[in-house]
Amino acid sequence: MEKEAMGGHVMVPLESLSLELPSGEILVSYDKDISALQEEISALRSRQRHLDQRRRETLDKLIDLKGSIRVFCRIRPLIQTNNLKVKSLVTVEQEKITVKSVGIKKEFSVDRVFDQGSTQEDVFQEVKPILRSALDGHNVCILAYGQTGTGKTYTMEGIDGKLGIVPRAIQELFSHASEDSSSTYSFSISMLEVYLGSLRDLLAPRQPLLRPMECSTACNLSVLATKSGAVEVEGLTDVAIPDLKKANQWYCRGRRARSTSWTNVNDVSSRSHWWVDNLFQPPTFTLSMCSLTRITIRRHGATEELSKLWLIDLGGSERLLKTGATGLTMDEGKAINLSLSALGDVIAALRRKRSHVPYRNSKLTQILSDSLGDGSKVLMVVHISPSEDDVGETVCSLSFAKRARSIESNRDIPEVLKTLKQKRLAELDKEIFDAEEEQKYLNEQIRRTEISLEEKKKLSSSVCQVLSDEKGSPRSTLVVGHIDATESPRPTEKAKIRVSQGSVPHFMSSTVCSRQRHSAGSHSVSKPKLTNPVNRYPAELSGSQSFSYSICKNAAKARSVAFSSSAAKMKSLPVKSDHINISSNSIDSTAASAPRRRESFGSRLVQRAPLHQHRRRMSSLT
Ligand SMILES: Nc1ncnc2c1ncn2[C@@H]1O[C@H](COP(=O)(O)OP(=O)(O)OP(=O)(O)O)[C@@H](O)[C@H]1O
Repeated sequence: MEKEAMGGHVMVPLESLSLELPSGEILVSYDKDISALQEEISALRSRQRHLDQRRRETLDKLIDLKGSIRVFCRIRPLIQTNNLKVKSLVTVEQEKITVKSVGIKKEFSVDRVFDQGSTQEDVFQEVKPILRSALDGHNVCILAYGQTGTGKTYTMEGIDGKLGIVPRAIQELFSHASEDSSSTYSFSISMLEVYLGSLRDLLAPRQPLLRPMECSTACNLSVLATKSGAVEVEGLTDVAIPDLKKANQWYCRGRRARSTSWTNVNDVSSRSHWWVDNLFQPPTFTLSMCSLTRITIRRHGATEELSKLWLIDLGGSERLLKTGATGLTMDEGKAINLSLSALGDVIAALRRKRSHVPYRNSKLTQILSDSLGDGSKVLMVVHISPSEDDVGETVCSLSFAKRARSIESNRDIPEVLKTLKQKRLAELDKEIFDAEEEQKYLNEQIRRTEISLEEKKKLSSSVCQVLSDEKGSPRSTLVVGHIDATESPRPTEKAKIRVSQGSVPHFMSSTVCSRQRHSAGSHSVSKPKLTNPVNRYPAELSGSQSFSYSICKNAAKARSVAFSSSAAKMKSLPVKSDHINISSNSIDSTAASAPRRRESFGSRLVQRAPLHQHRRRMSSLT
């Protein structure tokens, strides 16, 4: 063991277990690298799971502290009609709205007010945490409530260039799913409409002969409760959405299938543009149905979780007298009002923590029965008009919001407690942020380690391939090379070979026979001369943990290489001086003339080889 560099030892920066054969060739086992990388990945994943659990618990605390039923209020900008200046009767603070009109001054508290200048992005930022909750396995319900024409559809669907909550939420779900390497998610979408108190499937296969208003039986879906308490709409189309593009396509299709009828309230409804597009005389007004979009989230992680995200544009809440509706439209109006009043009753029962909650009073509340109560998160965005004309409706809508909001008993708390609460919320926010940042870092680490692992595996299998091609020998996990130190001393000086005595692979340990022979002092291993130097190495070798191509190449001419720590083990190696000469790319031509026997020296091989063959090889060393 005589080599010059580094005090007689050639040091090569290998994580892999490497051994010089008596022929001067180097054996590199990637088994150790591969298992080390696998261990590293599993440790990173375990840390990731732990962090995810912590983040979820913190998010739960945060949402519970904020209130599991939150109520926001959004005020639509004033619309000037007939060039008349319309007076705004609403003044706002961050969590308070004051409605002032002749003989009226009423104050309402909500969790957050979005004034007339607030953007779609402002609203969505407040919605985001609750979406994470849906991804974490909670049922979530986001409802837009308010008088016709106050901006429910604008908030939920949005318009071109100003996307609303639904398309943004879908985008957010896919974006989160692609970033989360600890779990995989699958999503599906359903869309339905509550029409005259019945449910209409908006994604059902098209029936050309059936117009929306004529779907009497086809749209009368029933709601079922499973034994576990989950709710299902029988026969409702549920479409798998593998990607964002497909999700948007289905969502647009559902939107187009929505039905409307006309009243004289909504001259500013989002549906008005349809008439302009179709060059018809615009009708006076529309009355919208209650439309529901359901995203079902399946999270496949350590455990399998299923949750529902409901995104609901509730029908216009105006009083029927004001709508001037008659006939069928009047019936629709009544049905919408019934649904909304049933929703109000459910919320009131939840607020009073009643044992009986009247979910069965409408289809709407039946569908939502597993998404409004315990463990669920609800967000209601109440929409109001700032116009004096609408003061009655505005007060009604805000009263409804007040009822919903007081489900949480700790609403009107003293200032000191409010400050403490704000402080705690900020702390929880920071904890979540930190956990998410660390998760991102871990994701990156895992990604890199997986790439290294793949490289190692490829390398190992390509060498195995060469081994078996050359000799039809069994597969091995060894890379075999040769180091010649004379040509390139520099890299070899820097280089370092690490061989861990305690972790030698199975193939390096002595057999009973060899130990007997060894103890009898009947043999010694002398380093044979190099006969078949190999100076090509698998080009795929790369990365800090690999036996890099350049290092191999530079070191390829080393005549004599030693591993002091491996000397004892070498004695028991079943090695012949001239039998290994392998490159993944080609076989060295200089070695071609010499008789070549390629053997593989993997633990698996030793295990597989018949014992007598093994003994014969061992005896050839003595
Ligand atoms: N915050 C807002 N900023 C700008 N425009 C808005 C805003 N809110 C609503 N609008 C506009 O006001 C009009 C009415 O809004 P929208 O149709 O969304 O009301 P709606 O409550 O959904 O009515 P409906 O009950 O008929 O569905 C639309 O033209 C919409 O673009």
